[in-house]
Amino acid sequence: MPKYAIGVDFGTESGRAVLVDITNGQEIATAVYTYANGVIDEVLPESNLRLEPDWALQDPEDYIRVFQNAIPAVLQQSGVNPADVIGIGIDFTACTMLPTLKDGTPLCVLPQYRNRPHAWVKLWKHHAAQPEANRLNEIATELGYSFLNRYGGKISSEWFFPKVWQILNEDPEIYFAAERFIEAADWVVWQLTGEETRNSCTAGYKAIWSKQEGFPPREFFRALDPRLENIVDEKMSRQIVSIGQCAGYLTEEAARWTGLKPGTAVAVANVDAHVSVPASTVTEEGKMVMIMGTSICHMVLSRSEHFVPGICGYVEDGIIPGIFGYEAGQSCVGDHFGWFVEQCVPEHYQQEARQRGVDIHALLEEKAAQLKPGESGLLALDWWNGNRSVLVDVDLTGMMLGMTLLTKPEEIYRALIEATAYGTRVIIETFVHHGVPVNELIATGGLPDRNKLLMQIYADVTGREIRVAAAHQTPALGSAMFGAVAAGKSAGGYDDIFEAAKHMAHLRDEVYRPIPEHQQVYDKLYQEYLILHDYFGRGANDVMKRLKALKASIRGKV
Ligand SMILES: Nc1ncnc2c1ncn2[C@@H]1O[C@H](COP(=O)(O)OP(=O)(O)O)[C@@H](O)[C@H]1O
Ligand SMILES: O=C(CO)[C@H](O)[C@H](O)COP(=O)(O)O
Repeated sequence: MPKYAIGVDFGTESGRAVLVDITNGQEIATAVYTYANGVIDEVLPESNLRLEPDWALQDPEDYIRVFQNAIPAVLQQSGVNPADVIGIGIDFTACTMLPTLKDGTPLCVLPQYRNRPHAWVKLWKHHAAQPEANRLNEIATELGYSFLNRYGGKISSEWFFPKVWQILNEDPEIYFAAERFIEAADWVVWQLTGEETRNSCTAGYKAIWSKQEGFPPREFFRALDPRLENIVDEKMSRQIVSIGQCAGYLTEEAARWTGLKPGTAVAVANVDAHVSVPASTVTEEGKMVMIMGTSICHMVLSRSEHFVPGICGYVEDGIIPGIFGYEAGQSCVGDHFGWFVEQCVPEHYQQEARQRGVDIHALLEEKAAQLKPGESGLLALDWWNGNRSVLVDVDLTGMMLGMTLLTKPEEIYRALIEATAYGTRVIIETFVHHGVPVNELIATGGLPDRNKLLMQIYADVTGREIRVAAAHQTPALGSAMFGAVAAGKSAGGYDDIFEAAKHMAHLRDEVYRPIPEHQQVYDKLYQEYLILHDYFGRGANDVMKRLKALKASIRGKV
């Protein structure tokens, strides 16, 4: 009798359940539930209280509704007997976190805290804790804490402790009412199993935890604010469970929500980008998985520990148990092309796309593919949304050099693609230079399906072959794989993620190979890119920051 696992991928706007055949990883049924309250970034539901800029909240009840809607839907679509679903895994955006009582009740569902923004879930892209992140980095540097080295030199405002500290600073009553602070990833697993667990992936990448050193010492938290001294012992947990473990079993209540059997195994929580690595067949060092969409997450495994400046971080057991998982990223990739087609393409191009019944991206791709590398004379810096790796600077902005009166939209479109490819090459070379080998690239996410020219340019610019993961819902497949591992071999699943990846993860036949003539030109253009990258990005000329400051001051005066 075939056995199945369900992976649930909690994204920014929606949650997606995928039911997968354990023998081969085939996706049998998919269902999406769009969060009723979506991203809460303007007003709080019900009270209509206006939020400050840079806030991004969510409603935890939306996550439960994903279980209640998407899982029954995949069971119904597939006709699979719930008794044959042996495991569930989940992945989440991160750091997405919330304050709760000790039984897991979110503070925002309590009537007395319903109109208090800090009681709600803070989504990964809540950026209002930047002052706390800056202060945390200053204090850690002043006091010489070496953990900064694990995070490329800086802790981001998106992460756990800046967010907790913002709650304490701005609404201490919520801070003190919170008996637990927890990643939403771990919270949903808690709702399924009735047991609180904390996973090594979010603890490591987002909450400054390491397998060797644990959390930073109490003195560090006291130096931030004496009231934070015992945060870990009082409101978190030092018991961190490695990904790949079973978190517990489905409760009667969660079984009623989902239509699954009570007692179904539930995997320890995971993160969307990280869970995509084994789902793209990668469980060993030497291969980089690029999750390519709005942004790119660059994930690499290594058997040894290396400090790599400017990356997001590395964590032992963070992606695959027993191995160091490294993460870097570009915060704006598909977004560049989205911006360009929305803001800069002339009407006669739009008209041509409409007449031919093709998407405007496809039209620009077709025209840009006629150009030879270097032919446009253009070179861009891909910083339309700052630079995540390796400069870690949100105040950098975009630039296009070499335009003339003859410059065409497809030339700019191609130059933007090339710029993001140079950005990826900088990341790869930084890894290699610091001892983390990157011999092969595997792509997944929305872009490999959408733009072949882009994939070829990435192969040409990086000088590496690129393979593409077979799955269309790679994070959900990865979560289902961990679900199969949580169930274990005796229940029809797998003993470990290595076995699960062998059977359930696949690559397509499609391979993008560097074209030597293109490589030669791109090598020259990359050298030019590096000059601009360092000149504008490493302090020789801070004109981008001065312009940004001027803009802010002028806008402030209006
Ligand atoms: N044909 C295309 N070529 C390049 N970029 C595209 C194309 N179509 C859409 N995009 C961009 O891809 C991004 C969406 O990628 P996707 O992987 O679906 O999303 P996400 O990263 O949010 O999961 C958007 O930023 C969009 O502008
Ligand atoms: O920080 C991250 C992983 O560490 C992700 O960028 C975040 O989880 C959101 O990703 P996406 O928009 O692709 O779902």
